[in-house]
Order: sequence, then structure tokens, then C-alpha cells
Amino acid sequence: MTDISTFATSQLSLLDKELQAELAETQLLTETHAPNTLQRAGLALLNLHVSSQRTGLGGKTVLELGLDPAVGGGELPEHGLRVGDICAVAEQPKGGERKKEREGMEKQGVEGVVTRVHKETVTVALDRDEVEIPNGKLWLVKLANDVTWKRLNFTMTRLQKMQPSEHSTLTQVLFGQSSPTRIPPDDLKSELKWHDPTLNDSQQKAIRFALASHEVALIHGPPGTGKTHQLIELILQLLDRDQRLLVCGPSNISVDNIVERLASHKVPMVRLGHPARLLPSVLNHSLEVLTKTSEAAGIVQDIRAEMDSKQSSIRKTRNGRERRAIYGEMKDLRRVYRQREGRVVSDLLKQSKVVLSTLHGAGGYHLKNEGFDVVIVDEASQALEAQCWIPVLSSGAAKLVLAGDHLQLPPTIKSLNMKQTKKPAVTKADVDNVANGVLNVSIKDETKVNAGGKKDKEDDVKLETTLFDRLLNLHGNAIKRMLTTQYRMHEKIMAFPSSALYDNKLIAADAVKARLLKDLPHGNVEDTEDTREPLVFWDTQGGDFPEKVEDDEAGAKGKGALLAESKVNENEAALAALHVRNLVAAGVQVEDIAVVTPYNGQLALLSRMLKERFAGIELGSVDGFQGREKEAVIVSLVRSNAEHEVGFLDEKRRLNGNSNNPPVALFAQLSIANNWMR
Ligand SMILES: Nc1ncnc2c1ncn2[C@@H]1O[C@H](COP(=O)(O)OP(=O)(O)OP(=O)(O)O)[C@@H](O)[C@H]1O
Repeated sequence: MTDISTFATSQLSLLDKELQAELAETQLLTETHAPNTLQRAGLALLNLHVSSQRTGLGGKTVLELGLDPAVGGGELPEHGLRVGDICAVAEQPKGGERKKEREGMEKQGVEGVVTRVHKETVTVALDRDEVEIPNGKLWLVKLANDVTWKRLNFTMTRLQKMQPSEHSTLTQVLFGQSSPTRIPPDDLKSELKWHDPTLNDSQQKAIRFALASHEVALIHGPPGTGKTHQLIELILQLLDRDQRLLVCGPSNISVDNIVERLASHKVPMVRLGHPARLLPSVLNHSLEVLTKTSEAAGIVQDIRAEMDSKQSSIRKTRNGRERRAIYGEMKDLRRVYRQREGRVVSDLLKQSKVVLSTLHGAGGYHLKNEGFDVVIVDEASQALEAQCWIPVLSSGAAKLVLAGDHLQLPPTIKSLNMKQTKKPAVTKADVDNVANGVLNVSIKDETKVNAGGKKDKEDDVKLETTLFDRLLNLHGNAIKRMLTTQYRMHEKIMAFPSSALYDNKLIAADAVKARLLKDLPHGNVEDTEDTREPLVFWDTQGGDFPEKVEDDEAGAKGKGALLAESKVNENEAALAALHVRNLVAAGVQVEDIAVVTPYNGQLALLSRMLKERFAGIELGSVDGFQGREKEAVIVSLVRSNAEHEVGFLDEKRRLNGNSNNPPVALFAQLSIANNWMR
């Protein structure tokens, strides 16, 4: 049993450390470098002017910024600003101004969020309402993003301050103060009318279990086992039972994935979140778009048009007094606008049986007085526990369903000092066993192993322990169902993750279990020794393939980090390139091939060797290779030294057929070049 307030207090202090680590990383550069240097590092844009100014959701001022015509206009220089980044817009310091004055200027600037990035413009929604945009040249600089942390902080503080009488049954179960309500065995056998009759047995069992559970259900979905696929059925089944649902994921893409799949079922749903961050295919369900297009939206349209015309007249007026008068009128209009928009938004939400947002977005004011019966979180193993508490607390729901895979990498923690050990987590015996078809590797303790390779102590709060992990430790397998049929990999590729991580429980679906490159449906791939094998190990053992240390400029760029040390293995890269050449010569399409490696130094080297020659090839780091599916994946593991040191590869979950969310899919062939497992 965990004391809730103590837990929240520990989380708050860990979250603060993490925030400090992030701030240190991004602020270091901004505070110590000139604007020009920041622009070169991709963190700032100079010589901007306002090309348009309008009103966005919430009556916010939205600025579109492009290069000042005085400097020739045209395309923006290369930059690293992305939608969702927090930035400051300020009058640009003149060349001769000293650093101190520049800092002053930066502080006078107004903060906002990047909402759109085009070749020639960047659009920013400003945080402050009554703000005068200077007429001179502007610059935009990326700031450390502490918004996420503020919301996490708010949520954990709320949990910390709750009186025991305020704890719902769900909260008590989530902390082991009550046991989950027992499910009568018959409830797990009831016949259901399936919307999707093709669901496999483990998927049907997981859905029955989630429906019958009273407080909490974990759905464990290894890579490609149709976790999201079966969540759609679960949502439809819950709707049949007249339940109201809040469905969340850690990233926008994880949420959009569900919206896209639900759309064909004509479910009354609303997707929260800024439209600029959503997939175009889900925009019809976006709250902001609906507030403009739904029937009820008429009452805000007129006022929005009036505000827009005032916004543009501000830009044309040079006279200070006139400008101030317009700002005054805008203030009144904004107030009325917000009242009306609030009514439209609340009506739209009331009509929706399913509301979808990121975990973070579930803490917005829109959901303040909405009640939900069930919260569903997809990709739950990619989220910090504190993030999962945002929808749990804001929804007041009595039931929580988490879908995830605790045997894939957890979210990255910057403040965590990763420990390196000499003993590889995967041994030569593991690999030989896989090769020989003897699959008996046991990982009983896996759920307790954190990214540092240490065991969790009971009640020892760690940021990297996800809610999924903690609940599994707390209540055991009784609250979990596992999906076992995977639809991605040849069975020989599946054999390693299945034996090393999933207790040999994975089954390859008929459609994929014998898929080979030579049989790819779209191509004329020849039958060669490179295309008829699903899994190839390239043994680079010996003195010809030494690893080397190199400065990792690619990894450091744009992050404000000091140049980090990374590793390369040149001969291994040459071997990987040779394999790519052979595959392409046999007729495999370049777009169907990915080369991944855990080290940024090796990634940079592989890019130099392959990118131009094989345009369309996918190159990525193991951790960052998110959501990709490829027919052929080549993994270059780099490490090769007499001491058998493998650094951060000492983590089984890093070698699992995936990285972060969602997993890398290995369809027809996996080739691994390295010797470190020996
Ligand atoms: N019962 C089924 N019958 C046939 N195909 C299925 C079934 N369930 C899932 N699939 C297919 O398997 C693939 C993986 O499904 P999905 O993307 O839902 O898996 P996931 O486990 O959520 O994926 P990830 O590993 O990316 O988290 C999809 O192409 C899906 O259509």
C-alpha cells in the first residue's frame, strides 16, 4: 500500500529535477549566445515581420511571421522550430547592442506557441492578450518548454492535497488501498455481439476482461499484436453500454491513430488539441474546427470577423492613440467572443460520447465540468505516471483502461543517470538459443527492471516507473490480459523478443509468419541468399571491426547540450552499406529498407554513406525510430571492444522489435551486424 500524499510529494520533487535538466539543456544556449549563433543552431529566426495577424481559438492573437521584405523576403533559413514549441517574439536587438541589453529585449518579448510552420512563414499564437507588436524587425527564439511541467505539477499537487475522503474507489485501487473488485468468472464468458468479427481469441478475451473490470484493466500489447485495433472494439462495446469515454495517448499521433480508426464507425466524438498539431484526416473532429463549422458556430462567426478586421487595422495604424483605442475595442470584443465560444464548446462536448485528447490536453479547461465513466489510455507505457493522472483526475471516471507494453522502452528521463554495466543483458547463449530454436530465456523480473538496470524497491518512487509498471507490481497479473498474436513479423524475427521478453507467448499470424523478402507482393524481388533468409546475423567479431569514440555533433545540434560523446564503427557501417546494396540489387525497393543504430555517431556516418546513393532509404536511431514499418531492417549495433562493454545497450527493451511508440515493425527481414552479444 502506498500513501497517496507521500507518493505525490516524491513525484513532485522528481518532476522538478526533470524540469531543471530540461531547462538547463535548452537555456544554456539561449542565454549565452548571440541571436546569429542561435539562428545558426536552428533555435532562432531573425529579420522577421508580421505578414498577417488574426484571431484564433480562445480569442488569442495569432501572428504569421515571414522574412522582412527589407531583407529580401523569401524562404526562411533552415531552423528547428516545430509546431508546439514555446517561443518568444521580440523586437530584434540591433547589431551593436550588448548581450545584457539583448537579454532585456528577450524579456520584453511576448511568449507564444508555434502553431504552423511553412517554408516562408512561422505562425505563433501569443499567450498574452493585450500586447502591442512593435513595428520594427522582430526575432523569434525558442524557449524551454515548461508548460507540460506546470500541468504535471498542478495535477500532482492536487493529488498531494486531497483528503482521504476525496479519494475515489479508483484512486484507492491505484494505490493498493483497496483491492480491485472481484470479477465473477461468468462475466468473462458472456457472449458479445462483435462489431469486428475478425478479432482473435486473445483480443476478444482482453475486451471481455476490460468490460467486466470495475476499476482498472491493463491490456498488454506486444509489438504488432493489434492493441489499438482491439481498443476500437472496446470503445464501441462501451458505447453500446451507454458509457461516456475520455480516450487519451501520450502523443498527438497516438490519439489521431484512434480518431482515424473510429471515424468510419460514425461515433459522436470530439478531438481536443490545436488543429495545427493534428493529422489532416482527423480535422473534421477537432473541437476548434467544429466551433467554426457546426450549426451552433454561427454565433461566434460574426464577432470573429469583426476581431479579425480590427487586428488588420492595427497593423495599418501608425498613430499610437488610434492603436490604443483599437486595442481597447478588441478587449471588449474578446470578452464577448469568449463567452459565446464557451457556450458552443460546451454544447459540442455535451453531445460527444467520446472525447479524445493527449494526456496533457486532458488537463485543459474544456474538460473542467465534464463527467466521464471510463478513461482509456493507449501507449500507456510511453507515458510518465504523472501524465496518466491528468485525465484520471480531470474526468472523475470510475474506471481506467491502460493499453501498453511495459517491455518496450519507457519514456526518456533526462535527469536519470543511466548506469552502464559490463555484463550484457542479452548473452551469446540467448542468441544461439534463438538460432537453434531453443527458446528458454527467462525474464521473470523484467517488470521490475528500470532503465538504469537496478531493481525497484517496494514503494520506491521513480519517475521512470510508469503507472502500467507500478500497477502490475502492485496487483499482479490478475489485472492484466495479454494480446498474443502478432501481425508484423516473420516467426523467426519474432522468436527473439518472444523468448527474451514475452515468455514465449507470441504467435505469428498466418499472413506474416512465413513472409520473406523474395515473396514481397509488389516487386520482382529475386530469390537470393539475401532475400530468402528472414533473420541474418553478421558476425563482426575480431580486430577488424573496432568501435571508435567520436564527437556527436548531430546529437548535440539544436539541443543546447554540450557536444556529447558518441560511438562509430566504420567497418560495420561499410558492411551495412554492402547489405543495402545487395538487397537493392536483388530488387528490394529502397523505400522498403531501414537502417537503424543506437549511436548518433554511427547514424551520421551511415547517412553520409547511404543517403545520397539510396534516396528514400530510412535511417534512424533505435530510440528515435518511431512508428515505422519496413520490410527489411538492418541494425548496426556498433559496440565492439575487448572489454565487452555495451553501454546503454544493456537494456533488453532497447532490442525489442521496437523503440518508443509505436514500435518498429520488422516484416520480412532483420539483419543484425555486430559481435557484442558474444
Ligand atoms: N484480429 C486481427 N486480424 C487481422 N489483422 C489484425 C487483427 N488485429 C490487428 N491486426 C492488424 O495488425 C496490425 C497491427 O495492429 P495495431 O496497429 O492495432 O497494433 P498495435 O499493437 O497497436 O501496434 P503497435 O505495435 O504499433 O502498438 C494492423 O495492420 C492491424 O490491422
